[in-house]
Amino acid sequence: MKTVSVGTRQSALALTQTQWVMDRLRKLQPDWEWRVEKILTKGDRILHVTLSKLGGKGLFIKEIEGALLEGRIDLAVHSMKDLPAEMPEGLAIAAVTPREDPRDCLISRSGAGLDELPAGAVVGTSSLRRQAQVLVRRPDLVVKPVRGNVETRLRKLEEGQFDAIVLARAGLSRLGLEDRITEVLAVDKMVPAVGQGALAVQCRGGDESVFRLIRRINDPETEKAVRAERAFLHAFQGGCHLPVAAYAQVEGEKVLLDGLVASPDGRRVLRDRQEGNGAEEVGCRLAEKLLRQGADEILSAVRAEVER
Ligand SMILES: NCc1[nH]cc(CCC(=O)O)c1CC(=O)O
Repeated sequence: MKTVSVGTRQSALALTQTQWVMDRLRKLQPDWEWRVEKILTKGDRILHVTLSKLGGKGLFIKEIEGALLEGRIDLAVHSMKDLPAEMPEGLAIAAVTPREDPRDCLISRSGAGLDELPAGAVVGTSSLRRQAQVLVRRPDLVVKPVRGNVETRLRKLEEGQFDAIVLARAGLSRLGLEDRITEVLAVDKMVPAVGQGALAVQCRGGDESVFRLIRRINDPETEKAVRAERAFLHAFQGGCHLPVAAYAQVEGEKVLLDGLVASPDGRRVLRDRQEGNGAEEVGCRLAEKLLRQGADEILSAVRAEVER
């Protein structure tokens, strides 16, 4: 009997996601023995530094990719939005799972939505993308960083450290915490992170039997949407630590991509849309549009600030 080790981060969200993927794969291949291997990543270990200062890219991924390359695990389940654009040689994304609701949501203590929070209310988020878009709409709010997994952030909210926090709906629903949501933020209020709501299943490219099995749970429509979004992000050499957002919808052959680049203080916002048939081409075209409008200037300032 073949034994397959599935690597995952240790958070409740990561474990739930891994279990979901594993259950589907086990049904397709009940003869193999399936086991979970929990891996502690740098991003989980270092909680006292803000994410953008830690350097962002691949923080939750590197150790897991290392374990794959060394053969300690055979596949790994990641939140697509935590996955950097570049992947080590020898690894492959064999499947992208059907996307759940990609939207962000607001959880507030008083029950007030984003437009109703009182001036000066404190919103917790460590994402420059979320920070920028909160401030675009509500420059009178105060954004403060919050770290930790979903449950930790909810606890910090309850303790009164914040009046509201912003989290992905997909994560909350996977954890059965949807009842905590105050307001689901429409995509035009808060453009989601690249890949938000989708999972990536990764393995060694040369591991044919595992690759072929995983491939069977791939969702081609989500894969195409995510390819457009990731091409857009890649054009800025960025990861989830940049104030860059994109959301693609696939309609038949067509991809409709909405993208945003904003300054962290929300004072400058570039937003545009591109459609076409080729996912990567749509992503690159949209990035070129925003670069012509000054995206580079905004992002260079962010990079200088982060490296300071
Ligand atoms: N960066 C942490 C992370 N990675 C993926 C999700 C949510 C689930 C998803 O987007 O698939 C979250 C939590 C959050 O941002 O609220």
